[in-house]
Amino acid sequence: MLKDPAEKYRAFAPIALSDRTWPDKTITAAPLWCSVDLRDGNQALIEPMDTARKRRLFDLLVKTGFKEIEVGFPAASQTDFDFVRELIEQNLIPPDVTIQVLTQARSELIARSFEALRGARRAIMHLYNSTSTLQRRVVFGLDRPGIIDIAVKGAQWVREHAERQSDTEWVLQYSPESFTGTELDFAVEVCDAVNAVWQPTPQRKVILNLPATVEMATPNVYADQIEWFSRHIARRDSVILSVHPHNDRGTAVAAAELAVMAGADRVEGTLFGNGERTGNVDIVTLALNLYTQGVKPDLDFSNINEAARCVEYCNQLPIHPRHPYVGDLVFTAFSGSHQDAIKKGLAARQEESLWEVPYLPIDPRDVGRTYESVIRVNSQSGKGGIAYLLERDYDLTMPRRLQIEFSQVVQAVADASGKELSAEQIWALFADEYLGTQGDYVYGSHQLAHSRKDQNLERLTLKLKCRGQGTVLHGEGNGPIDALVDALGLQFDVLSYEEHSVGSGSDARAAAFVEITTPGRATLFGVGVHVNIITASLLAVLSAVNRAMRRGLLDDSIPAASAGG
Ligand SMILES: CC(=O)SCCNC(=O)CCNC(=O)[C@H](O)C(C)(C)COP(=O)(O)OP(=O)(O)OC[C@H]1O[C@@H](n2cnc3c(N)ncnc32)[C@H](O)[C@@H]1OP(=O)(O)O
Ligand SMILES: CC(C)C(=O)C(=O)O
Ligand SMILES: [Mg+2]
Repeated sequence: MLKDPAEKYRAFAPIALSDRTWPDKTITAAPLWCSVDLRDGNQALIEPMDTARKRRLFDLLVKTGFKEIEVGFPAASQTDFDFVRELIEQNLIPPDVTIQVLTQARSELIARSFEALRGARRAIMHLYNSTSTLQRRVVFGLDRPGIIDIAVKGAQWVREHAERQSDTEWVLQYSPESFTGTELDFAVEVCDAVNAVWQPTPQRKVILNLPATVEMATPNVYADQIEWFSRHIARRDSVILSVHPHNDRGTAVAAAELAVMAGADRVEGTLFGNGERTGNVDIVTLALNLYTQGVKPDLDFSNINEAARCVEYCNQLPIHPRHPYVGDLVFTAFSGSHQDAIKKGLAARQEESLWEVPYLPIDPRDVGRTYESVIRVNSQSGKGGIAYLLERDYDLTMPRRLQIEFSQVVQAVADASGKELSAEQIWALFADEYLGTQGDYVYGSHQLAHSRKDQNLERLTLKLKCRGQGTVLHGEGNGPIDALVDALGLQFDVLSYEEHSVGSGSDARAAAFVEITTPGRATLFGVGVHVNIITASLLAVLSAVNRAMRRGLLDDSIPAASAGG
């Protein structure tokens, strides 16, 4: 019988480091970044990059500000070899950028890797061999001394080639691959053995790179491993301690951050986290996480969309719409309370103040995104988002109670369709509900004059269509709205009136909002938009009356044309 899956796996062991210091550390500066997109990312692709794609990604990495870029595994493929040659021969590597290549600890592969780098001004030769208990047993069939022997022989070959190719400034890097599955004392022993060959000094440091080749434990365990290693490695002042997290448990970003707190000086990763299996650590997220804490990341993602499209093209893999900082949906709020809070947060913000907008940990403009997609409306949305869109795209600021009323109209449509509604569709719903020319009362024209009885009263003459019949109504009141209520002779009161201008210059119009209450104490709004403010207010009253009629809230006995005068 098959074992219960839960019995198939072994728990990870905690690290004995009771005096760990990393939990009290904060990150105050960016680590050194090394992009491994063109090697680790590339080796994980369904279709590895051709030279044109590699070149495009290399240019992006340089533009973004990477100073160390692993450009390939030249001993493994002709494409990688040729690409390295192209970079060197065509002088495409900026003076402040160092390229890096990876090689196994095998003499012919090391020789070929040095050949690929011939003529480079400065380069990082990255040597690796696996050191974990599991790989020692099942892949290499070797004990600890056997593995140290592979590493030391590799280090010697690298040293000899480097000495022979002395016109290049060499930086040497060693990775005990599968470090997270390696006993810590053994990882230190192997790295010390490599360093004994390379003889680093504080002026000529080596890079010791400790990969979470497979992420096997919680990030705090990785941090403990890094701190333990950092305390026990000899010649620490001659070592750049580098980490290389993979994301098997989905916590590579956290692991990298804690590792930096634990003493890592350098992080290897990829843009948006492409890489073997679940990926390498995402350097974009790491960098922008720093940014949102007020730490300069030393990488430029001010046009994150451009970076994303380039990476998608080169990797031929899509970026998830919810990927941190870059996904198509990450500056978008669908739910009502979020939309409401964002709207208020944006309104309360002053340009020079700290970024404090609810639900938006970063200002979208900092990564070249805009507010435009911040608010979207579907059946989970509330009045805030709807009001925001009409204000943003149609310059219409609704009174708060109208927002509540209209959101029910939108909600009903969104619920029925189950789809997102665009600002245009919301405006069409608004126009249909409030500005429509359908209804019992359709405005034609009006005239206002002082009442003959009382100079303080206004006398309104209104031409309109009542249920398709042209008619003229007369009424008097202390303003046009009052006079219209009088002229209509219906059982309602005006509760509130607001107006504001829409647009500016010759296109300016007035928007009038009238809230009425009917005999059954129902309240509802009417809206009028017109170049003339008085016409707008009359339209608003008629809009409210028509809506009340449609709902059966007003007695529909239409008054006869008044002959008053
Ligand atoms: C965690 C990582 O990302 S490590 C990087 C992995 N990336 C890649 O492998 C991509 C490119 N690699 C390749 O194309 C090929 O592996 C090559 C061309 C480099 C080598 O291919 P091959 O010579 O066929 O060997 P293969 O990769 O199968 O390696 C297996 C042999 O190398 C040995 N080996 C594996 N890694 C190493 C290493 N780092 N150092 C020394 N020997 C190694 C194995 O023990 C095995 O030896 P055996 O044949 O005696 O059993
Ligand atoms: C070669 C090493 C650094 C690697 O990619 C890994 O272990 O994940
Ligand atoms: Mg890797």
